[in-house]
Amino acid sequence: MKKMGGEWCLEKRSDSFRNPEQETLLETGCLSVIVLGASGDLAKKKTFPALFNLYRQGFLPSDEVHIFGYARTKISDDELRSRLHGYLVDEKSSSPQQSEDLSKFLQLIKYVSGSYDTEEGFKRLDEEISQHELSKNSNEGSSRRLFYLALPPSVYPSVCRMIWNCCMNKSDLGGWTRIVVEKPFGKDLESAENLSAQIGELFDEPQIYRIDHYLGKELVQNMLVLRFANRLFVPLWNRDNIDNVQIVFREDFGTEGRGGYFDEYGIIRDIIQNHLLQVLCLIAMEKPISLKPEHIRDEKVKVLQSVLPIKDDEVVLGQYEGYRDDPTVPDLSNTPTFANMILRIHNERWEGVPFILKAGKALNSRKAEIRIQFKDVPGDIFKCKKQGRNELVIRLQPSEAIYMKLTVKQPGLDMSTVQSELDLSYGQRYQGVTIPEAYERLILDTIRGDQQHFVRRDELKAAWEIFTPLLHRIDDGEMKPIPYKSGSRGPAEADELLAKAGYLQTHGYIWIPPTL
Ligand SMILES: NC(=O)C1=CN([C@@H]2O[C@H](COP(=O)(O)OP(=O)(O)OC[C@H]3O[C@@H](n4cnc5c(N)ncnc54)[C@H](OP(=O)(O)O)[C@@H]3O)[C@@H](O)[C@H]2O)C=CC1
Ligand SMILES: O=C1O[C@H](COP(=O)(O)O)[C@@H](O)[C@H](O)[C@H]1O
Repeated sequence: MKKMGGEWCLEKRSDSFRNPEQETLLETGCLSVIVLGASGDLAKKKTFPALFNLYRQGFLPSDEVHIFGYARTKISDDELRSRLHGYLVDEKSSSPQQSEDLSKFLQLIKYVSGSYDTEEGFKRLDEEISQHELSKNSNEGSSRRLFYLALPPSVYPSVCRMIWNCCMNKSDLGGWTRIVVEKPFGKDLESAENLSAQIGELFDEPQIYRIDHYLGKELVQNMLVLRFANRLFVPLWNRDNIDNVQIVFREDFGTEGRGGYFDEYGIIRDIIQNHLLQVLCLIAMEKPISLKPEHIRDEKVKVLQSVLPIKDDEVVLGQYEGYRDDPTVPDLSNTPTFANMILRIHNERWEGVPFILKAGKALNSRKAEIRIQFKDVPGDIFKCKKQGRNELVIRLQPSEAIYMKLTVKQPGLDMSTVQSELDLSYGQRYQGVTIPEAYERLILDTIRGDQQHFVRRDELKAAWEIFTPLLHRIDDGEMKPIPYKSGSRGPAEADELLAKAGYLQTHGYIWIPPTL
């Protein structure tokens, strides 16, 4: 950042620190992005909007790119385009430039209808893609085919088989075929391993992108930089200085409209086993030997393999009152919509430090954050007036921020202490900088062939190993969720667990994000 004419601007100090190998892999040639499940919720809310944003920024040039929607629903190209329209721009406030971009973008989209388990539809899809590749003179270059499976995981095996049978890239001048698969990837260790084995028979690991959109969030991507590019944190980041770590996800709405899906999975499979665990890895991992995706993912696997079995008395489950009113949720559902648990990492750096993972739906706020609470100062001379511990808070959303709670002298004539903070609030510090959507970043990574922010097969296996015993106990009804009021903080037992884990709340302190 530097100041130019009174404005703070981003100064490009050096080249991107993205995986160095990628710089040599910038590819051109025809690119086909195929969204399977194009009629669905994820496709309209996330996948197509992310593609549109990439298009607007010039990452999907219209002379190279074509986008295909595929699903069973029988609709025309224009019907798909008009279904997507309202999700791509805010019709009330869109500028003439945005409207023009939108109509050009929509013209890049074609729709093919077909089933997920017979070749007929996929052969037609292949013909459409090939026609487009020919029209773009792809035979002069290499053609690239990216299949995004915005589909329920139950159809992944048959869809992968159909892609492999009918739709692989045929260019003999290079190019590639890649598939992006969404979570939940399996329901437990066994089902995930089965799914991995089925897909693994057809595609090699470098072709498979297991997406976890939390890995695309700005402040999650910042974790490695924060930890390994700041001398300040290097010596402090361990059991000698850190008392406890919290990773929290809260939503202030329930499972509206997704009750049927959610009830099969529950909050642990929906949020904790993937999103929060990925964040935990980035906080706890050792420094990788380089930024190459495999070096980073090797370190994440080591953390996961060091997590001890979760103890039942270190888990609190909850279910919000009213959850079962959804007609798609069984009357006697035992599915947790809230969970708080302690994970313990058995290694030299983290022995004895509780990692408290909390996620809940229908709570009193929408927030995702990391709280790293430091130990008390030894030999503290301010005991009688002590205000609180140092805490590093990384607010993933909303209002991205990093702030460090510090004890300082209360300004004034009195000699007393008060809890304050060093605050890096992005909205204030990076005015005018647009933070990209997670999906936007991750789709671009798949096109660039950068797997750093995607989950590797052994990582996934290690993640399921941690949670499967607990999940089976819940599925068997051996552990019951405690009812909590919608709009509350969740069950009171969760706060008791937090206190038991050693988290000390600073009473009277509230962080107020700075206003512009
Ligand atoms: N929605 C979201 O916010 C998020 C979703 N995900 C994941 O993304 C994937 C897609 O999610 P989402 O779009 O919500 O799902 P949808 O239920 O909307 O399904 C997507 C499409 O798949 C087809 N489909 C639905 N059910 C079946 C079925 N039983 N068998 C075959 N095809 C089916 C339908 O298309 P048609 O009938 O036209 O073929 C549907 O339009 C899932 O794995 C989900 O877990 C992950 C994060 C967030
Ligand atoms: O993966 C999922 O994430 C969303 C929350 O995503 P966010 O980016 O808005 O934090 C959650 O609502 C959904 O249940 C889950 O499947």
